[in-house]
Amino acid sequence: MANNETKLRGTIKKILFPRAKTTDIDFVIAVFGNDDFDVVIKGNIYGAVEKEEIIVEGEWVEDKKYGLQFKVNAWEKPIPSTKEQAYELLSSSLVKGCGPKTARLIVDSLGDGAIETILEQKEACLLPIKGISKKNAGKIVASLSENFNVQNIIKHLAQYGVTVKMAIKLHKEYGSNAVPIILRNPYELTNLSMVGFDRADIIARNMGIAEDSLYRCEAAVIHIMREQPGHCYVDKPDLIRECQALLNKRSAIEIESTLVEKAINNLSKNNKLQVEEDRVYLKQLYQLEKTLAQKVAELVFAKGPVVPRSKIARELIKYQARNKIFLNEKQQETIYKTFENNILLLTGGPGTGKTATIKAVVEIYRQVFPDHTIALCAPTGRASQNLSKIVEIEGKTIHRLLNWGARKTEDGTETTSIERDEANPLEEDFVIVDELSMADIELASCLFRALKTGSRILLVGDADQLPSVGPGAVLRDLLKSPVPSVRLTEIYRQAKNSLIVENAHRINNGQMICTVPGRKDFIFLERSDPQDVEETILACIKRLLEIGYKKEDILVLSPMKKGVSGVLSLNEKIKSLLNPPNSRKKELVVGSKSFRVGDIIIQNQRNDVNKGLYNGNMGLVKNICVNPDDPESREEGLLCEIWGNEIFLTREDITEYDFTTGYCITTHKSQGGQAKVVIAPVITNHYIMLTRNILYTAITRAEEMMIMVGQKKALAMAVKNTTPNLRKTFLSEKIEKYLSEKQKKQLTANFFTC
Ligand SMILES: Nc1ncnc2c1ncn2[C@@H]1O[C@H](COP(=O)(O)OP(=O)(O)OP(=O)(O)O)[C@@H](O)[C@H]1O
Repeated sequence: MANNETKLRGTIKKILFPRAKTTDIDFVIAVFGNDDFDVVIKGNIYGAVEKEEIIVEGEWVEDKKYGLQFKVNAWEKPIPSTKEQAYELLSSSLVKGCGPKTARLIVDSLGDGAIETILEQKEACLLPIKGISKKNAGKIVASLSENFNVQNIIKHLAQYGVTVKMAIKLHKEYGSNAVPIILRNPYELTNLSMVGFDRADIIARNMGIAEDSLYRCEAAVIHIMREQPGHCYVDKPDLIRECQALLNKRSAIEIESTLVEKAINNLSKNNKLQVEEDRVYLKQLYQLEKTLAQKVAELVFAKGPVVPRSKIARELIKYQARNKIFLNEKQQETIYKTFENNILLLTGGPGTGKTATIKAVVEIYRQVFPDHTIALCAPTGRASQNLSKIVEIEGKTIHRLLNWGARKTEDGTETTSIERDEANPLEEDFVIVDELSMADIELASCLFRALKTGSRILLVGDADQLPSVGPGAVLRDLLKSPVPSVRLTEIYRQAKNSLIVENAHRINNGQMICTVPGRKDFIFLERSDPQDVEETILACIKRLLEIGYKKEDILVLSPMKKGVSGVLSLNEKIKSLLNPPNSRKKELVVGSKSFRVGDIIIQNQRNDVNKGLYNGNMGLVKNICVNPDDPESREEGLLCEIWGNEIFLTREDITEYDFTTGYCITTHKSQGGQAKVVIAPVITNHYIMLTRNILYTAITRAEEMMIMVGQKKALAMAVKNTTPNLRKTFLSEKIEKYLSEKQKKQLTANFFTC
């Protein structure tokens, strides 16, 4: 404690700021005191609630407006020692799973030192108490130890800039070791998904970490690797250059390239990076690319049971007669190739008959192998459901097929677990994957790992769609590789009648769109002023609602998040139009986000099979209330309908899964989704994102009507721009390498058997 620092012991009598008495706000002003004195204190008193006794350390300051106040630099919450103090804490909103009744049961059973006993003995001392379930005992222990641990972290690290939210995450990640770990290497903070390199760098500087520290350099390398937009690797010279630029931006000294090289070597020794020739990978991405390449090469190399072509031909004729359809040459080739190979790719633009071909493949496969089982899956729920309507097999997300999700371990920490893998493969003999363009390297790799030996896989997708949001360009790489493939090109009559399909193909061929006066399926509303674009989009929505469309039928897509006609701006404006506030409508504020009953929402992070939550899910807020399944809880959250299921989202869920309002979403996020009407701004302000495949993806989301609003010049720029999305991946080369190794091995084996 510094010389002028004072310690005061007292009770928080009233929190003046913030008014909402949340416990995770970093700055609080409160009336504090005891029977002898009252004083206004201000500073960080994480976790303290009104009526609670704490000890504050700090100094007296003279506020120009409010006079003498006490500035809190550190504080301590004495562990409650009497029965009544323990009851106060246990029945407060800080402790989850424990209402006043349970609190009374606990203090009556454990006595004066109840809190200390729980912190020491954990669930063991609670379980014998009648009326406390195992689940609630876990919650009580977790929230008490979080509370005291987080306070300890704040006490030691807040002075350097560690916030309450960071402390909560640090506690989850490192438990009671958090303080020594961060004091040694503050860049460990970047392992928490909420702390970026820049923030950690400021905290490190406050702690006096040297600018040329290897920890700093390693953190910068990892930061650059993680920030790569969709690439699987970075070229080493580029990485060194980018890293020096990042470090030098905030250094008084020049960071040498040799130090960056040393950091790269260290990280690769510690299994964080993999360097292959001049390609630098994050270790995990390297493993994923390698596994996928090996599995694909195995499938290309292996041949399943040979089915005579004549048998397939007979089944094909029967199928066509039964379904009164004549499959074109490429569609027929797909059927034959499915039976000749263990892996096959089927690609083609909208309306070229991919789904019709899958239907034929499934029916013929069932005739040829009546005992075999088939799995139908896609990267998103929407895509898998669309397919199941036609093929009459239950479509699943790849995540659900693999039973992939977040699981809670015994101590309450979350881990990702994937039930299906080499050790516990899928049972199905034939796996069909639709919308493969959306699968990133991780999803594809995990799916291939889970295929049982001898199974077949048919991969279907439109190679002209945007690549996956996550790293990799799996579909495009597989098309470049030795994997057999068929490309469908014929557009069917029904499709030709649709200006949406026609314009999608025109854009793919580098031509401008065409519109026909009086036709409502494709409309281009020319507006030169970007502000007018937003106004026109809002006017279109109003009109669509007047003519009978529901708000769920309309999807507004923007290529950019920020700026005029970006997702953030449009979301706010459309929300005000479609779901304006009123005194009877409840609202929930979570950080900078706010939700109203009736809002359309979208999930932007993580998949969780247990909760039935998948990245990109959209839903509707039905109510703002406490969790109907947890009557003891007092915290309000969102009761939502997501994909026909009622799901309760706590404040924590909203942050963890990054739920936002979804009146307007990025075109990238819209992949695999469809809506009756799609509206998209096309303006030169979005020039970085004006690309052919962003435009193509937006158009192919529309089922009945596509409305573009903006400038012809911007449209022309997008149609011409074919360069983006060149992703640094080495998948196809690796497949070739593993395949040729297998072929050489076989040749050698054959040679010796001869
Ligand atoms: N060989 C064929 N003869 C006649 N009609 C066909 C044939 N193949 C497909 N179709 C029809 O063409 C339309 C578009 O086909 P389908 O839905 O299979 O295309 P798709 O490539 O899956 O399109 P999208 O990617 O847009 O979903 C459907 O109505 C389908 O029944």
